[in-house]
Amino acid sequence: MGSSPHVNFLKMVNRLVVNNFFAVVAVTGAAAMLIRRDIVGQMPPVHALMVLLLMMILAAKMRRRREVYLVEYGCFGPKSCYRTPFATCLEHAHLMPYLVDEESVAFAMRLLERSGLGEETCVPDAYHYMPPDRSLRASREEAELVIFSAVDDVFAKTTTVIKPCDIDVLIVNCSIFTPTPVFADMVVNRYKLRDDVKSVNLSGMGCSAGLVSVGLAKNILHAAPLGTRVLVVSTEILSSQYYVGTERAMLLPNCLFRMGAAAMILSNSPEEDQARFRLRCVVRTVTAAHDADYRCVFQEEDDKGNTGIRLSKDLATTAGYALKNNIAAFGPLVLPASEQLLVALSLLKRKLLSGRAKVRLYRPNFRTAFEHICIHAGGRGVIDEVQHGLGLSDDDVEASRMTLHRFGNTSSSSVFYELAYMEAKGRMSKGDRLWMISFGAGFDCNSVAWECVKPKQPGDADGPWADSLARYPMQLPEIDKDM
Ligand SMILES: CC(C)(COP(=O)(O)OP(=O)(O)OC[C@H]1O[C@@H](n2cnc3c(N)ncnc32)[C@H](O)[C@@H]1OP(=O)(O)O)[C@@H](O)C(=O)NCCC(=O)NCCSC(=O)CC(=O)O
Repeated sequence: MGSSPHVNFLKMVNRLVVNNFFAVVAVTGAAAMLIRRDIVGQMPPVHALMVLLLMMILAAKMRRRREVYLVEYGCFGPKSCYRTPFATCLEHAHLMPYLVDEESVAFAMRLLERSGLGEETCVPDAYHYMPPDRSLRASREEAELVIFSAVDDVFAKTTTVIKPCDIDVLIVNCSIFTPTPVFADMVVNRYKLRDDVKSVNLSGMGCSAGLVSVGLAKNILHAAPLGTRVLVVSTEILSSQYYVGTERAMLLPNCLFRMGAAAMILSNSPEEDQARFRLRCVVRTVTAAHDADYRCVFQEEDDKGNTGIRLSKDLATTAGYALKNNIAAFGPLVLPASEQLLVALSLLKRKLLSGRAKVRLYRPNFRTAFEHICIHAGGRGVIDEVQHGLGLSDDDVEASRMTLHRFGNTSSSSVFYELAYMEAKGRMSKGDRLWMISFGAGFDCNSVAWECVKPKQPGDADGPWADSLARYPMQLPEIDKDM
């Protein structure tokens, strides 16, 4: 039933007053003072002006959004028993009752060798069975392993200031597998979170869901009372997703995706100076309105009825375009004025010379805005595209390539493995600015800007990189593009 225009108007006024309570009080107070000439009349004009000014400052202060902090984060560090070296992949492919076709095996192996993944990436237990165990039980076991490890890790680091009972909001994202009850309930149950915890479970949002969750946490924390804590868990559960057909575009995920999870605690308080990063801004771009982008990462059945994820050959290019749109909104929030001026001048030049000469738009130098960049380790092609598009050096993309090599595409958690790499290498200093870029099914591109407020202390554990840091960065094999 629709409400009358009268009721709608009253609701709107009510919302305006509630959302701007202090501004309303200040303006009403100031107006009352001006109307009650007897009060104002007794007050020297300079005092009246000062009262008005103070009330307006108070109103502005109350309206100011709260800062949001990444208090701490942790990642699942896989044990070596989960490793899947290329030789094992090949042997398993031959032993599979499904992939009988030699051409598909050869194709999958060729992709694997060219994907940017190394010999130490890890897959869940389920993949070590012949045939793979794609049961619900196997998926739950994988979820418990990776999620609880990441959450244990983050609580182990924050235990003096934040315990599970201090969590007010829980956001869990996992794209491809969502059981009942959802993973958010699994986390509430395991850590005995309070019964008034606000829990949310995001699914189907692909590899960008980790940063989508950060954006959601930010919006909640802007509005929530001071000292609110949000636990975010980002993962992808692979066990049930092993594709057993022969379609090339659907075989690719088997080659790229590997197990992983990250957990973070965000707060709108610096938590007794324990917080590690301050969130500067989040920009999300959704290009799902374009049919090709919408179908770029698509879960469906092949013509034999095998379910899998079809990855478009154009994915890297799609990611490039989505990033271009994303930085049109993100750039003005983070770039220094000098870079923005150069962009504006090149736009103006293009407009003035339109039809007479081809003017290339100025590509802003994002290194003037960030010391560190984490690009979703989606595959070698994705990192190549972003590196080329943004004009980044090999050093700028080192963390992304090394993460892809060591851990594979861990989906929405990959950017946190990259951050862990930078920190383990001791490259993050106080005041450093960090840009996280993710892409995902939808199609979706997310940018998140952070500022380091408290670097990792010397002697802190190296997280998921503890057992392999010394071997990185490593020289990656040259890929023959003409093959
Ligand atoms: C897979 C690659 C490493 C291969 O690189 P190469 O340098 O070998 O070059 P290439 O592109 O010519 O590919 C080699 C062979 O694989 C085939 N090939 C490549 N991509 C294919 C695809 N999507 N479907 C079908 N075939 C494909 C090519 O036709 C070619 O076949 P032939 O040899 O017969 O000519 C790279 O293309 C890459 O990284 N692509 C992006 C991977 C990706 O989509 N990542 C995002 C995952 S989704 C994600 O992260 C987000 C989310 O899930 O939400």
